Amino acid sequence: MAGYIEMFNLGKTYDTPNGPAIIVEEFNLNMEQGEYVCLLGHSGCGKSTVLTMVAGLNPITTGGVVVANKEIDGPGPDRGVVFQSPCLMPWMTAMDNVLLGVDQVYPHARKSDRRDMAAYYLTLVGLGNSLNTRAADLSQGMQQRVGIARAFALRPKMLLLDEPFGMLDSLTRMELQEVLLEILVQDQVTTLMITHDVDEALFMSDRVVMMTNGPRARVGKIFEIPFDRPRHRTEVLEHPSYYDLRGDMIGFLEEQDHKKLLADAAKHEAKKASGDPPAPAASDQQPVDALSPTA
Ligand SMILES: Nc1ncnc2c1ncn2[C@@H]1O[C@H](COP(=O)(O)OP(=O)(O)OP(=O)(O)O)[C@@H](O)[C@H]1O
Repeated sequence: MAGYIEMFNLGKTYDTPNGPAIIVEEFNLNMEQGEYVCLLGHSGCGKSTVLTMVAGLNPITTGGVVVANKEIDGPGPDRGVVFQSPCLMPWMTAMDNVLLGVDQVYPHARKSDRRDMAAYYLTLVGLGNSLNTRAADLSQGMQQRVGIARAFALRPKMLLLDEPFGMLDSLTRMELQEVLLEILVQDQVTTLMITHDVDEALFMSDRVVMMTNGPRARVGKIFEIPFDRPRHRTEVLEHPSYYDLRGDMIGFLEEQDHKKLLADAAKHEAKKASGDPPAPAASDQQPVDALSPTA
């Protein structure tokens, strides 16, 4: 079935000094309009590669991405992106940082309307009193709020979030998760978010897409998240399915770990047999933050 967002047979091969490396292969995922999907998988499996291809920032090797019936061929204002670090102009105010994008995307709108739009989203993220504060004088959490306001102010069809709360302390992280969900109640933007945090994925998503380990990573398993919206943290934590889902997700990741260790060991043996110096057998992947108490 066609989706509002379609990623079909998406693949990425990077050229490396050791030859082409197929990182993502046949990644297929459809998303409904307004849906919130989290992408979870071990570090280095290819999550950012998928997200940056959908953003149009990373050339696609095979397959394609359709956003609202239009195949993408580069970045565009229909997709707003928020990275771990918001990359603001430090000497500019919160307002001017948001206006940078708004002015570009809506050059024909009245100046006062553009300012109203920027102020509206900055207020929604809780920065109504800091519109004229320079980015350099804002805390890390406040800067990330500006990044979120900047993405929403472009009124994108899709929001792409690459670990947007990854650099924040857990209290700020929880606050911003809730801010984001509140804005999404008003602006139902279809959202794809990368996270390493199983609890964050459970709290935020309609579905959680688990990626297999690379190389040739693809969709491994999809979990439907049954919690009602609007979501309240305690209700989510007390939901009878919460710990079963959490356990199944961690189980999937552990299974991927196990497969990786077996593949590493086989590679190690093959190298030894061929007389080449053995490659390090240990997995270089960092664990997913399964036990983080953020939800
Ligand atoms: N430009 C590039 N050239 C070559 N290899 C790359 C390039 N970008 C990423 N890779 C490799 O592709 C693999 C996937 O990287 P990617 O950043 O997509 O993974 P990830 O799942 O988002 O990782 P993390 O969770 O640590 O952010 C990694 O092995 C990485 O080293």
